[in-house]
Formats: sequence, C-alpha cells, structure tokens
Amino acid sequence: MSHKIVNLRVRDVRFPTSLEQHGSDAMHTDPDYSAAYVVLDTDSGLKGFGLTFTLGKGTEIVLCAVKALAGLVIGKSLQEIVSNFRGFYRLLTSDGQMRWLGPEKGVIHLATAAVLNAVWDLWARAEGKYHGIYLSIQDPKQIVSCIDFRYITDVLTEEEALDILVKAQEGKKQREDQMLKEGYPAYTTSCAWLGYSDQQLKQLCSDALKSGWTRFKVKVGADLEDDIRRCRLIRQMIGPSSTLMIDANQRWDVAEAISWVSRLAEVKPLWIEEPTSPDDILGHAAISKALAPLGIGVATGEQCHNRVMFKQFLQASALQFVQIDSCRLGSVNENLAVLLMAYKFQVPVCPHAGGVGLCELVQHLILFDYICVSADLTNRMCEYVDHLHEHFTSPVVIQDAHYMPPKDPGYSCEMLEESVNRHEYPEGDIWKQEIKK
Ligand SMILES: C[C@H](O)[C@@H](O)CC(=O)C(=O)O
Ligand SMILES: [Mg+2]
Repeated sequence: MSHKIVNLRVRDVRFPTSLEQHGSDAMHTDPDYSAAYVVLDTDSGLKGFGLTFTLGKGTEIVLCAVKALAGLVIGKSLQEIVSNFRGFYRLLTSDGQMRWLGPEKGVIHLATAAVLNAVWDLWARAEGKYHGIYLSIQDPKQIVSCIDFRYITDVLTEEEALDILVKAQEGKKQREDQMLKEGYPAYTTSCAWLGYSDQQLKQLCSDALKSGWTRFKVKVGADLEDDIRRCRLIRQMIGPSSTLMIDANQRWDVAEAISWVSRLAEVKPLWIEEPTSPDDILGHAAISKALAPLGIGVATGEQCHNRVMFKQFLQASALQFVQIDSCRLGSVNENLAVLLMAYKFQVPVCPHAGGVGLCELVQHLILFDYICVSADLTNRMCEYVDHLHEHFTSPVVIQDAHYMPPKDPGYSCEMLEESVNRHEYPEGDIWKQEIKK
C-alpha cells in the first residue's frame, strides 16, 4: 500500500508547567512545555504523528512554518518519500525560497523536525514492527540513504558511514536482546529544576534514590552561592558513587563559565552542560580545555541546530558529550548523521530529553545508537524527565532507571486526543481557565 498523504494538521499544544516551575533553569525561568503537534492523514487511513518541542510563547510561529512546509508533503506517498528519503529531506530543507528562513536552523528547522518526525512515525507504523524506529530500519544501505551528507563529507562520507553500520552488524542481536531485558541507562533531571525549593529538591532526590536512580542532573547558573549550596546538598544525598551533572543553559561568558564551574568542582560533576552560547564552538573548546584537568567534561547539543554545528564541535574537541535532540535537528535523518559522526570521533552520545515528548522520541535514537552504531555504554546515558508522559498513547517505560524499548509500532509521540483538546492554545479548557484567572 502506498499511503498517500492527503492532509497535514498542526496544533498548538501547551502545558502550564511554569505554574510549578517544572523545567525551569537559569535562562528559561518559566517554561510552559509545549509542542507544535502534527498529524498526517493518508488515503489508507493510517496516520503519522510528530511534534517539535517549544516553551510556550511563539509556538504559533512554528505552526505557521509547518503550514508553509505542508505543500511539500501533501500529495506524496510514503513509498515515494522513503524510496528517496535523502531527497525528501533536502526538498524540505533546501526549498529555493524557504531555505532563506534558515537554512536548517531556527523556527523553520523546528518545523521540519515536526513534519519529518510524523513521516518517520508513519513509516514505522506502516512497517508494523514492534519496538519502533530502530527495528523499522535495519539495512545499513537504507539507513545511509536517509542521510543528507551535504556539508559533512569532510569528516564523514557515505562510504564511511556504511562501513560503520556494516561493522556494527556483528553482535547486534545480542545487544538487542540485552536492551529488551535490561533497557538503556538513564539519568534524571526532575529532582533539581532551578525553581524548586531545597525542601522539594530533597524530597524528590530521596524518592528518586528509592526508585533506583543513580545519575542526577542539577540546574545551575543563576547564583554561585546558591549553586554551591544546592549541589552540596544533592551530592550529600546521592553519595560519592552516584553520578552528578550540572546544566547552566547558556548562562555564562567563557571566562565566567570556567571560574564558576571550577568553584563547583568539589561536587565532582561529570559534565557542565551548555556553559555558554550554543553557537560558540571555540568558546566551548576553551572551556573544555580549562576544565579537563578538573575531570569535568563539556556537554551540549539541545540547541545545536544542525549537523554542521555538531561537526565543528567534534572537530574542535569542544564537547565531550554529544546531546542530540529529536526536535532540534531535522528528525531521525539528521540525528543519524550526528550519531555516526560522534562514533567516528569516539565521543559518547547522551541525548537531551527535557521537554514534552522528547523522552518518547529520543529513546528510539539512543537504542538505535547502541544496537546499530556504537555498541558501547561507557559514559553513556539518556536523559529522563518525569513530566507529561500521561498525555501520550505509548508513554516511555522506565524500569530501575533504564528506558525499556518501546513496544508499539511507530515513533511514540501520538498524544491522547483528549489531552490535545484540553491543552490546545488558546481554546482548550486548561487555557480558558488560566486566561480567566
Ligand atoms: C527549558 C528546559 O526545561 C531545559 O531546562 C531543559 C534542559 O536543559 C535539559 O533537560 O537539559
Ligand atoms: Mg540542558
């Protein structure tokens, strides 16, 4: 069946997370976790669901961008798209007029991610395989045919990518069985958003320890003395053998980042995440160099907008942990390119998932990375945040601080219709009540 796409719908879905300071950090003090939510209808009745993540205000702009891309999608059959997925990716990202809005960055790229995520969901559903994306694309040749290698062939050619994937076929079945049994290691960010009180932080941390969590991320960057107090508190609670990461969400200049993080070295963070502007590759390289003697790495990627940026971060040794994002990059297609480049540079991938639906999406990518690319779990873990999963038809399953492989076909980002209706902005009940206040 060809599954011709006959319609694309996009909705503005917002959750008032700022009311309780969930998701708050040094730069985003009041995020309302939100999404531009895309549904593709086909002539066969099969649907594809996709989204891109936003923080509330401005989601309507992403909706406009999705609508601008719709004309490139409607009328195409799934068959036509996946038989030349690289070409389709390029059609969306390199339209002769629209590429001026990016290219491959900002709102238009977020919109591209939402649309392509829905196409991947449609594909995986059409394949009907359990365990989602990573089992839907198996053949190394098919995998590389989804990637646009333009701008990255100086570090990774199609032939090299194919070679990596072919070599990783060895042991794939064992890794798959291992994941089905044990799951993929995760860390939690949900205990220590910046807006949480010490009391809340202690309670959440103690609950997380009881549930088996051993890896924790703490938001920092607003006030140094506060950071020292909060990080000491967490380190004391989790003990010396648990892993601690800190995240500044781009708060500092380069020199400030170095001196601030040096003061926090006593709590032994594994990484400092987004210490400065996400575009400052050489700044990150300087921070990496300065913090290496303290045993602290630099992690970044949640606002790294395309594969070219990741390429340069890797070339410049400007990061020690690659944080891919399922909605910032151009969907699975571009994430595949980054996973393969990270493998080539032997830098571990630890995906970003703080947001609505990101855990659901990114679990597929990291399972793919382990099973089909890296075959390595050293220094690797996937972020988990404990918010809003109840709004999805196939929410992530966490067992003993591990992501268990998804069981339903698809890309796991279909939301419950009732949740979408209630949270649609500004007409949903939730927002009508909020606006009345
Ligand atoms: C605004 C988001 O919650 C952001 O703080 C998430 C993030 O940086 C992370 O999860 O990492
Ligand atoms: Mg972060």
